[in-house]
Amino acid sequence: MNQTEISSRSGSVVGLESSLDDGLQVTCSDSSKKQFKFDLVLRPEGNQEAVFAQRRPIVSSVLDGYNVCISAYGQTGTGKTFTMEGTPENRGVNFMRYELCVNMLEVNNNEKIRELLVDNTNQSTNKCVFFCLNVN
Ligand SMILES: Nc1ncnc2c1ncn2[C@@H]1O[C@H](COP(=O)(O)OP(=O)(O)OP(=O)(O)O)[C@@H](O)[C@H]1O
Repeated sequence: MNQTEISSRSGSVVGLESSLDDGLQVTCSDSSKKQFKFDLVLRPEGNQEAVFAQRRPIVSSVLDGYNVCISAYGQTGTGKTFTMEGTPENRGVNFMRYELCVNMLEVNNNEKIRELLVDNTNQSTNKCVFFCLNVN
């Protein structure tokens, strides 16, 4: 709940079973309760890392050549932007994806090594180029 809801002493209509991570219970206006099942329900105390940990396998499948789309859906003010973007101090899913680091190294006939993506001022001949890809 946000500060306004807390200070006006609003009650939560959503309940989580303490031992399960795939369901929640909603209390209706007539006090009846409805159960809903999902693939996964993250708990309110879960942080940005917990959200990303759940999405990590899908993000990893990009490296296997699959197209991936993560969408955030929900009522206004429920935290879609916070979850995906986060804040500078508390980054969201978009900032926790993999980082690809590419180096291209040239070894010329004087056995000098040059980083091609950094320095491209001097062209040389008889060169061997290495392409390194690091995935973190
Ligand atoms: N998990 C969270 N922890 C702390 N603050 C949060 C969290 N989720 C959302 N908030 C805060 O709640 C407010 C609304 O969140 P946010 O802007 O992400 O909602 P939204 O779903 O993107 O809204 P809209 O659909 O109107 O764009 C923001 O001030 C945000 O910082």
